[in-house]
Order: sequence, then structure tokens, then C-alpha cells
Amino acid sequence: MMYKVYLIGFMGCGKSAIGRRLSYLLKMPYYDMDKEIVKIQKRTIPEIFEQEGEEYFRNVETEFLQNFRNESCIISTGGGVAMNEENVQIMRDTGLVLYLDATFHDIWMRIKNDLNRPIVQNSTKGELEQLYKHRKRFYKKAKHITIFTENRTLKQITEYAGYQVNRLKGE
Ligand SMILES: Nc1ncnc2c1ncn2[C@@H]1O[C@H](COP(=O)(O)OP(=O)(O)O)[C@@H](O)[C@H]1O
Ligand SMILES: O=C(O)C1=C[C@@H](OP(=O)(O)O)[C@@H](O)[C@H](O)C1
Ligand SMILES: [Mg+2]
Repeated sequence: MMYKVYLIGFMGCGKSAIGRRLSYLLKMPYYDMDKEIVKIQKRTIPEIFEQEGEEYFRNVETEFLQNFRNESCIISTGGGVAMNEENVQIMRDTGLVLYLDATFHDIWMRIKNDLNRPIVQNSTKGELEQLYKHRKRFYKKAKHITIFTENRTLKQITEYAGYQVNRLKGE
């Protein structure tokens, strides 16, 4: 049976870090949407934002989900993917959606100096906190399972995610 595991949540919540580790734990192939999009587009995420604008990037994300191969795998989404209703529909129809819930404090410490996230580059801390609050309800609505990450190591979160995937697959 085809079964995808999608990781959603705000920038810096650990989607990419956990996705890679979960793939290793569950022996399932792993794809990071941002990395796949960079390969297809042959340019970086900041370059895509700068040259084409955010709306274009959002369309590329939806096309990726629509066309991605039929295979059991782990997919780390980008932080904006769960904001779009069609994206959420595709994810829920083709697999299990895990929301990595992190505090804004943790997130800010992790992303504030990252040059590869254009939204961080173009926003103040206050604006990002507003965006975090705004997006939270979308993640909650899109998810099957919430995973709280505060005060947990990557290993602990990965093991808990693996437990949930094993528990819920085939349902
Ligand atoms: N629970 C955690 N404990 C320690 N470091 C973490 C944790 N979650 C994420 N990180 C680190 O924070 C950074 C951002 O995580 P990343 O996986 O890129 O987030 P996302 O893909 O959700 O934007 C990475 O360096 C990652 O290793
Ligand atoms: O939250 C967002 O809108 C974005 C998150 C990024 O992915 P991460 O969540 O892995 O940082 C990346 O897709 C792009 O910079 C836009
Ligand atoms: Mg990521």
C-alpha cells in the first residue's frame, strides 16, 4: 500500500532534520520539498523568491505535490505548504500528516541568522511572530497528529514520530 508521511510546521520547527532521521529509522525514501524544488528549478529558494516572487514559488509547491511519484516515502514540506487548501487535501489523501509544534522562541533562535529563508530575511522578529501565530491554526487543521518538540532532542522526536507512523499505517 502506498503511504506517504508528510512533516509540516513553521520554519525551523525541524521538518528537514526530523524527516532525514525518520527516513533512516523507518527505512523509507526521503524527500525535502525545498531541495527537490531547487533541483527542478536549478536555482536557490532565495533566487526563486527574488526572480519570480512568492506566488510563483507557491505554485511550484502545489505542482510538486500534484505530480510527485506514487511511492511510500517521507516528505519534509516547506513552512508555507500547509497554508494552501489544495496542498492539504493532497497530503491528507495520500498519507499521514505530522505537525511539528515548536515554540516561537526555539524557532527564532534557529532561523534568525539563516540566509536561505527569504521570508526571514525580509521580516522583522515581530512580523515573524505574527506570521507564526497566524499559521498555527492552519497547521493544526491540516495535521493528523501533533508532535510537541519543546525540550526534546531530535532523536526523541524522531522516535516518537516513528512510533506514530507504525501505529497509524494501514488504517
Ligand atoms: N528539537 C531540536 N533540537 C535541536 N535542534 C533542532 C531541533 N529541531 C530542529 N533543530 C535544528 O534547527 C535547525 C532548523 O531545523 P530544520 O530541520 O531546517 O527546520 P525546518 O525544515 O522545519 O525549517 C536545524 O539545524 C536543526 O538541526
Ligand atoms: O515558511 C515558508 O513560507 C517557507 C519555508 C521554507 O522551508 P522551511 O520551513 O523548511 O524553512 C521554504 O519553503 C521557503 O523559504 C518558504
Ligand atoms: Mg526545511
